[in-house]
Amino acid sequence: MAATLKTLTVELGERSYPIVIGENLLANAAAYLRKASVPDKSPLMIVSDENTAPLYLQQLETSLKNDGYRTVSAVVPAGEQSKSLDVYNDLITQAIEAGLDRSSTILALGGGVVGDLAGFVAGTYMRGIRFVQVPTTILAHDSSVGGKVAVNHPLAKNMIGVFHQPELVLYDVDTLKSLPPREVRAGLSEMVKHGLIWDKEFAYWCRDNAEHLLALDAAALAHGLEKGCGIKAQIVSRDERENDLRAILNLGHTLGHAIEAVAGYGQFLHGEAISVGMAAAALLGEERGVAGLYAETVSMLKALELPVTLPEDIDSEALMTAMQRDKKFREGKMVFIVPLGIGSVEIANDVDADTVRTIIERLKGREEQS
Ligand SMILES: NC(=O)c1ccc[n+]([C@@H]2O[C@H](COP(=O)([O-])OP(=O)(O)OC[C@H]3O[C@@H](n4cnc5c(N)ncnc54)[C@H](O)[C@@H]3O)[C@@H](O)[C@H]2O)c1
Ligand SMILES: O=C(O)C(=O)C[C@@H](O)[C@H](O)[C@H](O)COP(=O)(O)O
Ligand SMILES: [Zn+2]
Repeated sequence: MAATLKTLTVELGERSYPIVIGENLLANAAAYLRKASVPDKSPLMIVSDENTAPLYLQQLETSLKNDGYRTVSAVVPAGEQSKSLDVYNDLITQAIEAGLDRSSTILALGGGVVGDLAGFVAGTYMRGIRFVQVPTTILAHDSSVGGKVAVNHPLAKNMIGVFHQPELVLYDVDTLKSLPPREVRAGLSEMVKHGLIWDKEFAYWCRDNAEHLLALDAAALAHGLEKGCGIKAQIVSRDERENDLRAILNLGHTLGHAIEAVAGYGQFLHGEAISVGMAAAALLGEERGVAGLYAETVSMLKALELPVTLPEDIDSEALMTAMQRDKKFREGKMVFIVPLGIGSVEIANDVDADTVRTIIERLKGREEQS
């Protein structure tokens, strides 16, 4: 039997959808798809990657086939490099060859890479078909919610994409048990981010429960994922297309995305790059008058065993150029999400380039800042 721990809702009027978090959900996936009115007359395409497919694809396929769904499966190479136009094109080819039509649904079984990629296929194939997120990483508590789907350009992260909301997020927490430790840590980066931008108590809870989270303690994980998904859902419900408020979910991302692109996709995991970006944002907050912010933020990131420094040899000017390609960059100004304290942030477009350069140098090869 499936054990639903929690069902949350992303409130978007007639496009509202549930986030079901629980145990043993993959084996019962068909029932949740039926509840979400996913049609069964046209083929469904399950997209997964070379790590998730051997672990979980068969379970999902079996549940769907036993309930009368016809499925085809596409498996992409694991890792950030699959968020590319080449892999996107391969998936579109497979969708055409498999006869997917406008009543078809794409299921993204995997982490944020598969979710963003398969979601972008779903959002553009025949100008948009249904999709369902089946996240299998901790990080994907963030990526599976909110409908931002995209692939990368070699010069800038997530540069080619659309907003396309899923019909359902089916989050089987049993899958998280097979995550490598580095991926666990990277996922916790986005979890503590949700606390840092919105909920002081949750940010401190992440720090104080770091040991349990890192050990994949079931109760700690369930709480962290529910809180993280809940915060994300609230923000997306208020500002689906990032006209304003949603930009706060980008804490650490102006620099973080630049790090990913400049270092080469996959060198830094997304969560790792965002952790360094959040350390940078804390330094910015201190520059703007919030005493003690950096030490407090770094204590949280370090408790979760996340990186807070830049490699000394990363090209600072390449980072500056990459930050000017950020999607928040407007009218000649970089935009940073800057903490006002733990649990609250502002969207700032008045940070001058020299301040950013100084912060980059401070983060290079430094373990601690005073
Ligand atoms: N759309 C959004 O709102 C949003 C939000 C945050 C991040 N993202 C994107 O998400 C991506 C990062 O996602 P991610 O960290 O999940 O990376 P990922 O999808 O690459 O997964 C991490 C690694 O873990 C493996 N894996 C996945 N599930 C597993 C499991 N249960 N057991 C064992 N191995 C497993 C994968 O094969 C991969 O090697 C980035 O591209 C980032 O830009 C998007
Ligand atoms: O959902 C959002 O909005 C976010 O910013 C969440 C981020 O964690 C995520 O990495 C997102 O993909 C970044 O979006 P982008 O618009 O900066 O590419
Ligand atoms: Zn992110």
